[in-house]
Amino acid sequence: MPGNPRPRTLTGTPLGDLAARLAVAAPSGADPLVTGVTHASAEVHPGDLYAALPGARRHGAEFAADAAAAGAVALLTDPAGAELAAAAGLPALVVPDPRAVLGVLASTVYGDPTSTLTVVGVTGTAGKTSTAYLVESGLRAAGHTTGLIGTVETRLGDLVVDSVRTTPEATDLHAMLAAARERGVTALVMEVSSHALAMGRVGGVRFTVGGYTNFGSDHLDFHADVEDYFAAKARLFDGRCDVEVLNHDDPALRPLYKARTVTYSAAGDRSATWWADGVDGAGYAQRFTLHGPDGLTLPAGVALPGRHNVANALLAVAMLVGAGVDPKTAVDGVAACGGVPGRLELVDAPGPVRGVVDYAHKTDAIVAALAALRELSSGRLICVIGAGGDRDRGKRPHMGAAAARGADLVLVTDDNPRTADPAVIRAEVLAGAYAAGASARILEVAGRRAAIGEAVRLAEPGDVVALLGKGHEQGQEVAGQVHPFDDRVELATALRARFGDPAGRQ
Ligand SMILES: CC(=O)N[C@H]1[C@@H](OP(=O)(O)OP(=O)(O)OC[C@H]2O[C@@H](n3ccc(=O)[nH]c3=O)[C@H](O)[C@@H]2O)O[C@H](CO)[C@@H](O)[C@@H]1O[C@H](C)C(=O)N[C@@H](C)C(=O)N[C@H](CCC(=O)O)C(=O)O
Ligand SMILES: Nc1ncnc2c1ncn2[C@@H]1O[C@H](COP(=O)(O)OP(=O)(O)OP(=O)(O)O)[C@@H](O)[C@H]1O
Ligand SMILES: N[C@H](CCC[C@H](N)C(=O)O)C(=O)O
Ligand SMILES: [Mg+2]
Repeated sequence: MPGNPRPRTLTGTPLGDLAARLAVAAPSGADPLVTGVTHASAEVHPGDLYAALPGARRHGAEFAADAAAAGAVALLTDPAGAELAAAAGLPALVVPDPRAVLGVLASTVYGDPTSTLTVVGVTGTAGKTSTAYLVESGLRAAGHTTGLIGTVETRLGDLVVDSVRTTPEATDLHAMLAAARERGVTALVMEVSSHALAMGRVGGVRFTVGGYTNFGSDHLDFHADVEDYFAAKARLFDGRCDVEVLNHDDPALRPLYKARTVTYSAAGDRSATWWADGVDGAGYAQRFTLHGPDGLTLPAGVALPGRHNVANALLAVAMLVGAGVDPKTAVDGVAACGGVPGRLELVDAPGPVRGVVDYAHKTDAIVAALAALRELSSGRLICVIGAGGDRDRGKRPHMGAAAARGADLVLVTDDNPRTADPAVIRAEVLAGAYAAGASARILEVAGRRAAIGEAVRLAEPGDVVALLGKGHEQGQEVAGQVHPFDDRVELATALRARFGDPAGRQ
């Protein structure tokens, strides 16, 4: 059964109108009413237009007959696809680059949901998920009924679904936005990944505000080079956002500045629109003074550790104000955010050793997470880390080096090996860890559960044990199979077994 959320009410758009909207020739003959759109043949609902997209592995047109059998009434495809799909006998809109128009088409079919929704979009190499939760908290404080679409979960008012990816394909995204609107959502915050921008997944979305956390290196398995990665992210700032908010502390973002760009600086640069100083307190109770336009000064705070979360909080406030929230409400709403799943999350194991789970799986994130965790430790900082298989391989040694520089004891283990050889991945992470020349002790432990057990066995009162890389993930993909695995549960269980549980739970 197709699982992606859709609006309950589907009015439908005649195919001829869609052709006119895309300024392409309407197919002669039948003019079916299109009531939904999908790019996946297995997800076709009767009345759908099936977008038969050219892919890295297959051409969607190979599945046009399946789509027709499931009730599709029309196609969108490219010239190669039109030939391949001819036998399916469906009227087709043919364009050179279907992904480039798919968002506008889906938006039209689903009633242009972003014309009446406040939509806040966050991009950047690290901090999208964290910032999205802070923004959502501020939108709630302002009285909005909220939605959130991102890496961890998808919430459309009272409808909660698992997130398959950080940013859904345009077809699914516009259906979700329409479903959110139908359920009374007035403001929605979403993460916008570089894959999404490169592949047109946010086409047709009007953003009230777009924000950019920072630019680092990632996903070079997908993007041709760093320039290509930057160009993908830059697309969010090509005019599709009413307000643009950029991190002034990251010089890489300067080429995107325009006359009306809003900027923020956690480093306290007074030339930014929003800046912070007087950062005080540590751990899960950071306070700072927020400075804004026209001499505005407000006491502010964020209940998350690390200087990077002060930056995320500033971005959240700046975006909220851009979305029409008054600054005091925005500040209070951001401060009220109680935590982000799998991001510097304390595990449920009271005792002399703090256990923390974090999603850092790129170099800059590891540096930021370990700096934050250092402040939580009155003893040593013990870090368990691996790297994903079938993903950007170049980042592995850098991840190892960052762990060796930031922690006292590093256990290099497995993340999601996927179809790659775990021993090879560990060797690449270890090579970077050793090459860093840091004083940290470095161990290799095959198997994540074994590594967590070993980290806890080696811990002493006052230490922090941090598991990096998997955060909120509920499974571990080994040899192409996903096994249930939750770092938070594993670490809490190991800590309780070693140190007991004052609350009496076992
Ligand atoms: C690299 C990438 O993003 N690839 C996306 C791309 O896949 P592809 O080009 O390989 O597609 P393909 O398998 O050749 O198939 C071609 C077309 O035929 C269709 N098809 C195929 C088979 C079939 O039986 N029926 C059918 O309809 C497919 O839906 C597709 O439209 O188009 C597919 C749908 O059109 C996406 O599902 C797929 O995402 C894959 C699964 C993926 O893993 N993406 C990840 C890397 C991703 O997007 N990550 C980002 C960033 C996360 C982060 O920041 O860390 C995210 O936003 O989640
Ligand atoms: N502003 C930031 N700068 C650097 N590191 C950060 C920042 N915010 C969060 N991090 C670190 O990066 C990790 C991932 O953070 P988060 O999930 O918020 O980012 P993301 O951009 O959504 O990541 P992903 O693309 O992996 O989903 C966190 O667990 C934390 O260690
Ligand atoms: N969305 C990211 C998540 C990576 C998380 C990490 N645990 C890994 O498996 O590398 C990706 O698919 O690249
Ligand atoms: Mg994310």
